[in-house]
Amino acid sequence: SKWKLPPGPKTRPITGNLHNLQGALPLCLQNLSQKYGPVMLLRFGFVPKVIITSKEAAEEVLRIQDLQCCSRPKTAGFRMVSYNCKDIGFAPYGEEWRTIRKISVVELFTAKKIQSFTHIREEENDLLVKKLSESSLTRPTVNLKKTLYTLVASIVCRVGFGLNLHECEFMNEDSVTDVMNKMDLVQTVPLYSDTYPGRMGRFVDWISGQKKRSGNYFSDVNTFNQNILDDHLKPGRRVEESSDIIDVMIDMMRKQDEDKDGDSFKLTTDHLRAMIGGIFLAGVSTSASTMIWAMTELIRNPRVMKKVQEEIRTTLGDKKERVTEEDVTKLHYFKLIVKETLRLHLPAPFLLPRETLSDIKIQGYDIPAKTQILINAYAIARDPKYWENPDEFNPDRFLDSSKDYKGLHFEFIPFGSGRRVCPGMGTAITIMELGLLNLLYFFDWGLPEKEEGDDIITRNEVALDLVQVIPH
Ligand code: HEM
Repeated sequence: SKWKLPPGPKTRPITGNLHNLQGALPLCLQNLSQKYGPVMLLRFGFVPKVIITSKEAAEEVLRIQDLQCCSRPKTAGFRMVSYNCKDIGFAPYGEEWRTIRKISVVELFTAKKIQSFTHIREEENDLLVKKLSESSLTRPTVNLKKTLYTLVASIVCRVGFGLNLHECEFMNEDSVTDVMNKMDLVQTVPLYSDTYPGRMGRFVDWISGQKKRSGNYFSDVNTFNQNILDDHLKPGRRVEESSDIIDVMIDMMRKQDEDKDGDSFKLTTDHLRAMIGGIFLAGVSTSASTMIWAMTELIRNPRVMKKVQEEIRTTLGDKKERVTEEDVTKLHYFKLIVKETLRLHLPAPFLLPRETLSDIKIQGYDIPAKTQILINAYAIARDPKYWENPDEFNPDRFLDSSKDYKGLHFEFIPFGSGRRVCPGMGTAITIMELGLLNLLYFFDWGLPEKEEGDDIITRNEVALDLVQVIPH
């Protein structure tokens, strides 16, 4: 054929390359790319996907071919949580995406807005320190995973929806982790229709009960989104003093109803539900899991833990009753901990999936329209071509380096790049830095029972459920 398609492993009838995919997907695709190259074509069942595993090819997709790629989910789970592509992450390019992205940036993510939420982040952290100090008097271990999910969820809910989790009627600290898990499950339940689109796949999903299962998870997520929306729609709600992004969208929706121009894009209640779910989904587990990984790596690497705690306690002195965001600005090595954690443990290892709108060329290969593109940012951030001892947790590598995560160094793109770059980057960094600073300033950390030869990384989830906390 006249097409020069990217190389890839041999396919089998019907299953395509599914037999090549074993173990964790980012790692497995990284291994395959060593044989087939940085632009690789695989078939997941009937669905062809191009996998990108070099910084040059990633730059080409994200910067040069950006206009030709839109971000639309092929999976039923993504479609469900985004109310059929009504959220910022999955809305197709055009007026709809531009409108909701602009609202979110203006209402949540400008530097001025981030600054105006400082008191919320500091108050929630003070509460965290108080609770940990109290609990450490009676119980030396803490469920750090739950603690950090609660911290981030409390901040995101207050900033995003004006909702105080500690006083809320329909939500509390326990149920928030449950909603988070359900959001993850909706997207990860394997559905046959994702690899075998069409009637046959949908029939197998129905007969196997998978469709019902993912629907049940989504029903809980939808209840959460709806409760927050109802709270904002209550008659008599006073928004003059403290309106949030949902109030602003409701206001826009009401005004557009009066607008007679029938052609322009209109916000619907699904956009509101999708915005609520989207902010929660994009904001909470990403930041919380990065903090959990940072603590995991620090506990695994006592040299780094000692170095960073020394910097913090020497710079800030050891008599402080509370630490603030102002204190974060005085630290240098501490910030590299977050950077190195984001390099090694990207919460979104493939960024958001892209789909080509027209036939394009990447690194000289032809990619047909409507092909899904996955950028394996995880593999790129561990490629020995760009990083020395890439699998080692070593924040010192950034000491004399200008590389950062803002989307200009394509070997390090945990927040993506280009026009779909994560708008919550500034918010996420402030949440994670202040949270970690509090944990490291006020407490010393270790594993409760260390079994010989036990590698904490292999039991990350379990290890950080129970971490020993000793007030400093
Ligand atoms: C460690 C924390 C975080 C990481 C690593 C992260 C990473 C990402 C990535 C990789 C994308 C897709 C970018 C692309 O495909 O080019 C994204 C999109 C997004 N993120 Fe984040 N994120 C984090 C925290 C947050 C927070 C705290 C919020 C909001 C409170 C947020 C809101 C969003 C939204 C709304 C999008 C969709 C943007 C669009 O498609 O236009 N993120 N994030």
